[in-house]
Amino acid sequence: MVTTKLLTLVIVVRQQKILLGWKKRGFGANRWNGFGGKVQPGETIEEGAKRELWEESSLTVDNLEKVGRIKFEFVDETELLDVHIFFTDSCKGEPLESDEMLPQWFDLDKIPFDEMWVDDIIWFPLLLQKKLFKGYFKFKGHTTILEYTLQEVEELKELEMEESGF
Ligand SMILES: Nc1[nH]c(=O)nc2c1ncn2[C@H]1C[C@H](O)[C@@H](COP(=O)(O)OP(=O)(O)OP(=O)(O)O)O1
Repeated sequence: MVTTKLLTLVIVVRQQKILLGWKKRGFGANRWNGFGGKVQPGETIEEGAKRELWEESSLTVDNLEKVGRIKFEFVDETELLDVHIFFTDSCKGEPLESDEMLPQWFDLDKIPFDEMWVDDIIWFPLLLQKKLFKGYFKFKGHTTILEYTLQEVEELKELEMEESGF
C-alpha cells in the first residue's frame, strides 16, 4: 500500500542571503537543506513548518508564505513525500546549531547546489523569483531523478488540488 508523508520545508532569506542547514542526521543527512520535517497530529501545516524552523534553527516567524508543493516518489519505496514549501524574509532571532542542523548563510548567487538535494537546483529559481509552483519528482535512490514535472501556478488554491502527477 502506498502511503503519503506530509512534510514541510522552509526557505529563509535575509539581506540577500539564504539560510540553509547542514543536516547532521536522518533523511537528507550530509546535505544543505531548508528547515522542516513531519507535520504532527493536531497542528496545521504552517504550524508544523514554524515548529520545525524553531526546533532546527532557533528562528521564529509570525507568518510564512506558502510558495510551493512538491511530491517525491522513490522507486521501490511505498511512501510518497508531500512537501509543502514556505518562504520567509521576516524571521526573528539569530540561527543556532541544533542536534539536527548546522545553519549557515549563503549569498543568493552562491547557493551550494552541488551539496543539496539534486532537485533543488531545478525549483529554487522559481522560489527566488517569488513564483508559486508545484512539482513531482521520481527518484531512484536519493541522487538520481528519473522523471519530473514542475509548473508555475497562479494561485495558492491550485496547490491544494490533487491532479495528475500530483
Ligand atoms: N528532495 C528533497 N529536496 C529538498 O530540498 N528537501 C527535501 C527533499 N526530500 C525531503 N526534503 C525535506 C523535507 C523535510 O524538510 C525534510 C525531511 O524531514 P525529516 O525526515 O527530517 O523530518 P523530521 O525532522 O520530522 O524527522 P525526525 O526529526 O527524524 O522526526 O527534508
